[in-house]
Amino acid sequence: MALKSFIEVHPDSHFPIQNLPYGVFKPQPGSSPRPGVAIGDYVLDLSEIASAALFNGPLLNNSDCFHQPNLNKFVSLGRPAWKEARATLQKLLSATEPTLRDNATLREKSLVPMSRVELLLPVQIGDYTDFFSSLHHTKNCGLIFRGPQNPVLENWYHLPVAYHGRASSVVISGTDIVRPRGQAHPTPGSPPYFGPSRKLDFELEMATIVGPGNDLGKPVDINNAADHIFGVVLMNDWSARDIQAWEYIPLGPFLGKNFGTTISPWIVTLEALEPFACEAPKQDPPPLPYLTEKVSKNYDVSLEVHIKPAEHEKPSVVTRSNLKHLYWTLTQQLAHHTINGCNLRPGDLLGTGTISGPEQESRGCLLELTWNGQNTLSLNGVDRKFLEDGDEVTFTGYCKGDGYTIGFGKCSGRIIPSAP
Ligand SMILES: O=C(O)/C=C/C(=O)CC(=O)CC(=O)O
Ligand SMILES: [Ca+2]
Ligand SMILES: [Mg+2]
Repeated sequence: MALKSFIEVHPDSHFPIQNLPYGVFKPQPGSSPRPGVAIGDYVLDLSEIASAALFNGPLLNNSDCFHQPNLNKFVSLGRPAWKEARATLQKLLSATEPTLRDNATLREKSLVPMSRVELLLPVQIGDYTDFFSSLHHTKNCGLIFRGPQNPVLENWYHLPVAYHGRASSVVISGTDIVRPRGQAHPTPGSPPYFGPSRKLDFELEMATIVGPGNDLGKPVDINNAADHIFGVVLMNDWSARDIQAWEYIPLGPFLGKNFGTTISPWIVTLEALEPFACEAPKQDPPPLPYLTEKVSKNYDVSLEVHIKPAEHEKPSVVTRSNLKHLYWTLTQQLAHHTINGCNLRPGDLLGTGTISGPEQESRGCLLELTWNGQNTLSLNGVDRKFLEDGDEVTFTGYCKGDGYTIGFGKCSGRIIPSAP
């Protein structure tokens, strides 16, 4: 029989006992941030569970990792500690275990309705990198930005291409995004202009949260890379296409991308995703030995993007994709990032790159969906080429299990007008 919690969880809820994603929250506006896990419509306060001495396994019984304002310390402990925490929490929340179920005082202290809490960034992000790992997205961007001659450059099939993003502007879901201003150069031969971006876009991505890091000069072996991945979140790499197209040669994305990046609040662990592992796409040509894994896997995570214009009550779906379309795997991305000796640190954020699927309806950004504004998308009667002020963009992601759903919650942000 499937594992069940004493807490009522709707079958469509993203947060059954099989999930238990980690986040950081404030139970009340004045209280200090602390780690929690999502269970149904509640957040379980891990600082209270630790104070009650219920993390009683050998690795966590004396740890202060749940008395921290972020999850960096916990994620740095590595897989044995994560497994111990998950076993403790699944037992504590199960329908047959009386410890928490029958202790009204502890329940009152430790279970907070999710509707009441403020969710914060789950980790302090030291560094943020963004990959470029969907072949469909790469082909489409190549056609749009560089033309039909050679849309996918030769290096792409041999290494997971990436750029260093900016950690300071990574924000939690629900944070408004100010339309960036910058230079653009729409007409070749005439001078550039300066102003609010006219081609503001979202990018549908997920991102790895790094667990234990590696020492400077000591690369992570591809076959151990999964031990450095704590879990995964949804990520929106907001992109100003007009600024990007003018500035990016030859050093890559800069001000067209670093004005804001939104992540979802709940980190879904690789343990919870394991039942949804699937074979990664076949790589041809085969990668070099340092990128060749014994088992090459992706995860079957359904993804959706919704846009709600200010004047609409309800959002419209604009794309449906899936993490399983990614060409380079999360573990290949991580191993490649360290192969030159670069050190990753706990809490680092590694974006997957835009996750476009093979169909037109599974394209992961407006640049592709409207072909750089040549076509128009109809959102229930309202036309869009790029994002307008007041638009709210929401990503969701989930895996459908037998009688339960492992979900990522929401990653959303609303565009507000740029400064005058
Ligand atoms: O092809 C380009 O020049 C640029 C592509 C992107 O903007 C994509 C990027 O940020 C990486 C990704 O999300 O896949
Ligand atoms: Ca991106
Ligand atoms: Mg960005």
